[in-house]
Amino acid sequence: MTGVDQMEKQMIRIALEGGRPELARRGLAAAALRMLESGLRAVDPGEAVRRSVRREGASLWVGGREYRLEGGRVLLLAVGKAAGGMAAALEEILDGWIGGGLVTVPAGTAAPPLSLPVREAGHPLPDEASRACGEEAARLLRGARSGDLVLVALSGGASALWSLPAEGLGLTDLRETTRLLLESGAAIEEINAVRKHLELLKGGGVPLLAPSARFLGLILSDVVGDRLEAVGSGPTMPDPSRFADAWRILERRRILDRIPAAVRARLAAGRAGKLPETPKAGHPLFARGETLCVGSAQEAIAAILRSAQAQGFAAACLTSTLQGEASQAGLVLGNILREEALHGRPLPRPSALLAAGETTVRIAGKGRGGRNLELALGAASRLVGLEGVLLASLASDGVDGSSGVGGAVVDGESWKSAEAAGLDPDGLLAANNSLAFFQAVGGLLRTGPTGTNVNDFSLLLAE
Ligand SMILES: Nc1ncnc2c1ncn2[C@@H]1O[C@H](COP(=O)(O)OP(=O)(O)O)[C@@H](O)[C@H]1O
Ligand SMILES: O=C(O)[C@@H](CO)OP(=O)(O)O
Repeated sequence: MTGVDQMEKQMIRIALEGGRPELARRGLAAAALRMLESGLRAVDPGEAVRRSVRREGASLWVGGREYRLEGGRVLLLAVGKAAGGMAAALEEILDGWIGGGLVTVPAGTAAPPLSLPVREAGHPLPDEASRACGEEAARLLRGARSGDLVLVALSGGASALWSLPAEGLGLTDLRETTRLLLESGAAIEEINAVRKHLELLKGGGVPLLAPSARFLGLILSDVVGDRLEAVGSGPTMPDPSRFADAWRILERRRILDRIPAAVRARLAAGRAGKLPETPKAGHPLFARGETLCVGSAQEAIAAILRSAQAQGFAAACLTSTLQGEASQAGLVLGNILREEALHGRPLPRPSALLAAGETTVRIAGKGRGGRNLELALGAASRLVGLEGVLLASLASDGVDGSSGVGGAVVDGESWKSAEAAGLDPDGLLAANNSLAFFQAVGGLLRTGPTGTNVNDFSLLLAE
């Protein structure tokens, strides 16, 4: 394979689909896709690992620190939506030094050819395969001895892909708790604070299960603010949350009385001090290793802005910490784009404004959709009647909620075309059926699973 073929193969393409061909033909949509594709390329997981890790003979150099490889085994546990790419880079860098391990990706994610076993497991809800992978990872960790080096290549999605229920809990308890949390509008730190108190591999589980081995966590971050203890529920990190926090989160999100009785009983016992807490910062376990971030949305943001500028747009990032209810965030972004179209503020046109982060959706209906689709639909009403504007919102992992697509674009005609087709856009939002809106008016963004995972990107373009 030539270098060019290789690049083509790695190139993630975003396809614009749907019922309005004039949208696809417009230059603005093509420009937006180029910007977003640049962003995704900048967070290629293999490249992220190669930027941070190098080997010289029997030494692995990471973040200015040397890890000697002889005198023990190297175990590689790669888990998350970007596990395939991260593991491939590490296998190449370590070239024969890896003595065992496991790679776990979400079902349906293509992984590159690897020497280590690759397993697929359930996401966003853990399944039997997640439990089998969690058990296998725990078996490998419990077998690790002093002198061994445990490498954990972690990316978002890991929480569901590895499941090892604490004593007294079953997989069904974890699935039901996760489902209620995901539908409650809770942020990922909240969801993971609960999961860390129900499962053994989360919240510092790696050094707990392999207390005498050295460990090194390499993280591709998909959490807002890059709080590493939240990514994949922090298997190599001290846990700042306590049983009492997990309890309060379930209360605040109004699901405490609906979670399985066994989960409630465990959290109640933990809160009463009858169960050991997860290990906290300063615990001696963490002296045997370190965890560092090899990539995050920040690299993608820089690449999107560079691509916008190269295409002649004035470009700025509005925020890299967008959170809150998706359709409300969309409404605000729609207002900002309206200001651009009407008054050329805050940037002179042609302009590209970017908001990155992770919104949430409080699920009340039974429709199909995702955060990015709801954000775009939320913006559409504020764009009505404007020409030369476009808002594109994309999940960097290529899968937006239950929609089966990666995101969507809206312009000044989307809302009206939906109404002309007899749809009620507000009703669709209320039913969490944003997919139906875009199936009718067009503008779906399809990538398939991208093999990487940082945040969501909402891009506002004005000609
Ligand atoms: N019909 C829907 N409309 C909007 N959002 C949805 C819908 N169904 C699920 N979601 C949201 O999708 C999220 C899970 O989707 P996913 O893209 O897998 O998240 P992540 O990328 O964070 O892993 C859930 O938090 C849920 O709130
Ligand atoms: O695994 C997880 O805990 C989260 C955050 O890292 O990822 P995702 O939202 O993709 O499931």
